[in-house]
Amino acid sequence: MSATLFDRLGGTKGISKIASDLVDNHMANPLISSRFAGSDAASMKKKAADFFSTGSGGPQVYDGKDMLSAHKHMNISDNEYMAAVDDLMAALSNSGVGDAEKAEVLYIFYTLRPEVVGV
Ligand code: HEM
Repeated sequence: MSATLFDRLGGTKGISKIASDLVDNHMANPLISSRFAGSDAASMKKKAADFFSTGSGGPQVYDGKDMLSAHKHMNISDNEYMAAVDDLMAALSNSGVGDAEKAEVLYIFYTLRPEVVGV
């Protein structure tokens, strides 16, 4: 059997770095940083790591909001969504994640777009 996406992203340690870099990238991205002005970075990093783990077949359980509830009434634009995806791809590249795994992660995030953009 082939390794789970969780394993191929580097397991708990690899995912924790990807999640941390992703939040750092959001906080530094002028297109979306204002959205996170009142956010606690440590808490966001933990939620992001659990979200990645649960979504990729890992042991950590994401117990946060579903994506529609988390983004409802924010009226997030397509430009903001693309900026967040760019941050995601940069975080994956920074950890040396391969193209096949990047494509899998990108697809998962793309399927969530209707629950995030314009809701
Ligand atoms: C497919 C893309 C996205 C995914 C998978 C995603 C995932 C998440 C998750 C897991 C949470 C935590 C929910 C909770 O607190 O229980 C969250 C919160 C949040 N998201 Fe997203 N998100 C996406 C796109 C975006 C975009 C494009 C923006 C705006 C630019 C955004 C802004 C926020 C904000 C402001 C929060 C609350 C942060 C806080 O806890 O203070 N998200 N998102």
